[in-house]
Amino acid sequence: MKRVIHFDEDQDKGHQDDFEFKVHDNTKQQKKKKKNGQQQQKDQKFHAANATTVPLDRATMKQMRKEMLDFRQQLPIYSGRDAIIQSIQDSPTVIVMGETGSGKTTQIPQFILEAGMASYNAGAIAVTQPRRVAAVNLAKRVAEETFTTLGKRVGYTVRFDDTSSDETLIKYLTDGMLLREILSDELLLRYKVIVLDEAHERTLRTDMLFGMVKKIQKIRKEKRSNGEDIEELKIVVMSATLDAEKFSEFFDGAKILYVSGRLFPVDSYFTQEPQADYLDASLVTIFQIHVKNPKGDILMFLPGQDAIETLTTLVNEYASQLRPSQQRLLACPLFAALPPSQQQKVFDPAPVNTRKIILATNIAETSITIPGIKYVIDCGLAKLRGFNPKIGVESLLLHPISKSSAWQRTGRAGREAAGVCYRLYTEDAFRELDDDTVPEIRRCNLAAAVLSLKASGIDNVLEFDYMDRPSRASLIRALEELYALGAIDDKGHLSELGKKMSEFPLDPTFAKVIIQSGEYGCSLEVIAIVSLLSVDSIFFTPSDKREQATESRRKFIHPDGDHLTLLNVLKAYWEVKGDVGWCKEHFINIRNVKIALEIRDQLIRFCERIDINPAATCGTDTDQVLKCFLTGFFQNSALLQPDGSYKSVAGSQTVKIHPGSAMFGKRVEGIMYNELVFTTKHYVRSVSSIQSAWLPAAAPKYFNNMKN
Ligand SMILES: Nc1ncnc2c1ncn2[C@@H]1O[C@H](COP(=O)(O)OP(=O)(O)OP(=O)(O)O)[C@@H](O)[C@H]1O
Repeated sequence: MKRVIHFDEDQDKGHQDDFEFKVHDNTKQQKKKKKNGQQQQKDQKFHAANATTVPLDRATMKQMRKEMLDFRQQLPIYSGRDAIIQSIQDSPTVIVMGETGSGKTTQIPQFILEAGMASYNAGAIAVTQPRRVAAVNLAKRVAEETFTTLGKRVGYTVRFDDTSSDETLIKYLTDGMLLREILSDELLLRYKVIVLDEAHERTLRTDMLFGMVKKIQKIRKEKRSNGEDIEELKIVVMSATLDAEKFSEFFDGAKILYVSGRLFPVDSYFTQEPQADYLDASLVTIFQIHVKNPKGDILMFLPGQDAIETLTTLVNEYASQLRPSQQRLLACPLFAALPPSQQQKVFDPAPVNTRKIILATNIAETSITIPGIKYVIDCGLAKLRGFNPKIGVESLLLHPISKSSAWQRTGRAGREAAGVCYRLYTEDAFRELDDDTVPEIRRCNLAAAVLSLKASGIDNVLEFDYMDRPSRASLIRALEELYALGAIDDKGHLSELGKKMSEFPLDPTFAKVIIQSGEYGCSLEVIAIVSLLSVDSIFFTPSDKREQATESRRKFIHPDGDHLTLLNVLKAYWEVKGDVGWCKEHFINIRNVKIALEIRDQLIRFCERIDINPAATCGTDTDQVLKCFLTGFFQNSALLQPDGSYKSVAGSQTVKIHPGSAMFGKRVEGIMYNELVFTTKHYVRSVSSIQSAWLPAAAPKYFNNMKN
């Protein structure tokens, strides 16, 4: 290895000292560390025993239960158990702040259940998670800890996958699924306790839930005081940041509980010098760990799928050159667009004599415990969504992470044994980081959120109780967009179409396109294209074979643009039955095509549920497909100008076609695009050719208004 990265140890040892620990004495924890190590081994034995299909005798079961209880009792949160239960019993809302890995997410729901606060009569416990992978794995873990079958007492609900039943008393679910449940159970009567976990992440949906559950709690209280037979709703907000006061203030001065300590220590190291190329620095650090450090898997945080795929290839190349006497290295990617079955693979133990390296986006940043992880490498960057409401431009740009994200990343180690975190930035750079990431509600397009608020009966979205109020401009923009789509009427009330759109698990524009495909008789084509657009890219372009890749792709190009080009690729893929060699030869990203096909299956099932025939096809009349897309994306259309540029119909902005588009360099009467993004310039992507005469029919209300 020629290049070496030098690391310095973290001087302030993370944020542990910044906490004011009240419930638990951290020193006791340190004494227990040794015992914990022994317990850990026992716990692993438990996993192995639990996996067997041979029925276990009573004595073994009793022993396993005892070992599990011992493990639970060593978690830092356990000594605060009584105080936590008491506080939840006494107060309508409680805020729990605690270190990563202290046991908040797995234990508090069990404490509540054990204390008899939730039951079939009183209502269940919902625990929200910003990410599906966390919801699924937490439910699995808690089912294991309670020795119950997943889906019975403990279950989960995530989009397109519901493993819960009427018997479920602890349900882990994504924040989006709880929002969806409000549509059919407006006072969330199914639940006695709502636990809003990872509150510090401030996802758009969790922020919406803050206001909604607060309102629901108030209504239930009023109904109770009017003598109605209705349970009080308890709210528990859990977080690992320092800003507990803000949550407390929002929830009318709710009580704050601080939980001290973590299970095992994690040493953090910073680079001595800033790193110019984070990919190169990541690779060197992986090699350094693999060659020099004792056994233990690695979790590497990267900003996006591209970086993960590049690094996976490089790690695999390196791994293939290892001598037979050396420990093997297995790269496992983890990002949101991967199918759940592949995401789940990162939780499998590494094969014998192999070190697993998980290359993940911030999907792995909070909540999850990945067994075997001893080392974390944090590149210090994340791709963050941004939105400019004035011009309607979305952006996805690389940003330095916040301190709170850095601590979360560090906290993925030290959960089963002591760990190490290598930060690929200097300590000075760390000090410069913002404390928290700007809440999503302040930086993204709010059309979907506003639609969901309206569908939940919150009509005045401008006055909704937001923890951080979004700008008026972005709310107005969202209302205008929904009105133009026909989702709300001129009084701002939800229309029939809007109601249907809100039930669809897609962005409002795509939901509208799919609903309209029934009328245009092209659902088969539209569902396929929407699925293909939902993944990053179905093409791959190796940097050393750019020209070859572009050339081989040419045969799929449809003269009318990217939407029908995608369809051509899928048809060709089906003709060769997804042959791997063919995909390689044509530079098709087979993994992403498979992900798209899974999404397609789910959308087909969804269409069937709302009486849209998913097999309706327009055959060769492909204009129907483009006209149908235009019913959702009419605001994303632009007309050719005499100077050869394209000017957007809404906003008269000059837009440039991205060089990766099939329409790049072409002059046609008009174009429609799915995305207007700012990367290095303002570009439009996923572009197709349209005729200006199609516009009025695609959105009569909108274009009539423009004329007037
Ligand atoms: N799937 C799992 N396999 C093995 N151990 C687990 C698993 N999930 C949790 N644990 C153990 O339980 C401990 C507590 O996990 P839990 O998720 O409840 O902590 P937390 O305080 O919610 O952490 P975070 O804030 O990071 O989500 C972990 O530190 C780990 O030791």
